[in-house]
Amino acid sequence: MRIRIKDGLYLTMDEQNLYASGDLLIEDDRIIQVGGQAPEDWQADETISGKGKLFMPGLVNTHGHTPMSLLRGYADDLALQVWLEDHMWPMEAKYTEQDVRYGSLLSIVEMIKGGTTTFVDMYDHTEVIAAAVEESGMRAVLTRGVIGLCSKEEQQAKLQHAVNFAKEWHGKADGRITTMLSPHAPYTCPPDYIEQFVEASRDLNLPIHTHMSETIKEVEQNVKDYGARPVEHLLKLGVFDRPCLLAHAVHLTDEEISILAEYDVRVSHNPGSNLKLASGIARVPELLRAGVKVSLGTDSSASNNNLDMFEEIRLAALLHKGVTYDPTVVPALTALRMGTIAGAESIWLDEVGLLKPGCKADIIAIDIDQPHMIPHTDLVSHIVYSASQHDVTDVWVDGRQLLKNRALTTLDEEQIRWEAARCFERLNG
Ligand SMILES: N[C@@H](CCSC[C@H]1O[C@@H](n2cnc3c(=O)[nH]cnc32)[C@H](O)[C@@H]1O)C(=O)O
Ligand SMILES: [Zn+2]
Repeated sequence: MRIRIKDGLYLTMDEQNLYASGDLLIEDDRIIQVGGQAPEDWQADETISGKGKLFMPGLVNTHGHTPMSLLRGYADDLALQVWLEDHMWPMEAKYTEQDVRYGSLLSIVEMIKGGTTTFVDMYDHTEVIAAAVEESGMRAVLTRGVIGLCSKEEQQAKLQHAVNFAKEWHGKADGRITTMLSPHAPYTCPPDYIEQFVEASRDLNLPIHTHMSETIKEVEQNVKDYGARPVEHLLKLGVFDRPCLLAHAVHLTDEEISILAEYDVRVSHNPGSNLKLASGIARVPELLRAGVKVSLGTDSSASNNNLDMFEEIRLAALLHKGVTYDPTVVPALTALRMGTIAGAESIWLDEVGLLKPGCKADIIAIDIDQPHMIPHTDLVSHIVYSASQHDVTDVWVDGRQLLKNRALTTLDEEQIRWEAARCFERLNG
């Protein structure tokens, strides 16, 4: 299948050539040309007008729990531990596979419509989520999150499930699905159990993804229980000897930042969720200065409460200026990199996150003929400071169009919305 986008404007995220214009050519799952004219003998199966649109790489959401969209607005304005233990976990314990399926699909519908083409998902019933991803055409890094506050037998069963899932689904769905291993957090997994994940991660040659240092309380408890702050604790357990992606990493000392940089640990910054749960504000400028790869995640719709990556990009650009009184920290292009190319790099995907010949055709189109996009002074600035997920008109993943003029091509949105609402009614009943 050959697709030609004609007369488009391209924001490549390749800093050597940030913008291009003219034709963008896609052959099967890959971009083969960005800008200029198509070769004369190049025949397209489909030609699309790019007029009035900006094309850019699809957004990469590096942390979330898709099935939790069923709990959107269910328990707001609470601190993390209360929210988790008294509200989320009891509801999640009631989840059936049907709930996981429709919660996940609801999130996927929202993400496709909002320009996200790749997402990281930590949850259980991961086979159900993988099937939804496969069906939707999206790209995802899936991981069976494991809470180890249970008997040794249950711990082993969960670890085994995580390992089997990771092994079976890595590289599936035409390579659109990859996997990781996830002890949920240092406060929900005992040290010896975390070490078993490290071993499994080595055996399978897969990365580790975990929550870390989201709240001050968690850090203090870690010191009490294990005599070390979370970074030192995970370092001792061997977690950072493996490729590792941390969600949150809000509360860090200078020394901890140096360790993360030294071990090339990646951080998924979730500003919306951190604000809503009053967890604090991550030290992103310092992390970036130290050379840590920082990407962006929404976390779940139960703590956000949407999956709009444009919001996270804007928050990343605004928040750190506000708290440092320095308008030069996290400039617009840096924030946009965090939501695209740095996101892809953070999850070990080297063929997405930018528009370049040879890269995967994960592309979104944005309507730049709206009042809030005029004049076309600086489109990076507009995407970061003015756009929202509602400006996305078209989406391709792996060369396949998943959103066409704001309509989904692979999923039945109306049915999914209806089923998801019914699932919540039953859970809440
Ligand atoms: N139910 C599984 C674990 C699922 S992993 C995903 C878990 O992450 C939890 N979660 C969602 N958001 C956050 C967050 O911000 N911090 C910590 N945990 C979270 C969520 O409630 C869910 O239980 C088991 O029994 O082992
Ligand atoms: Zn989370």
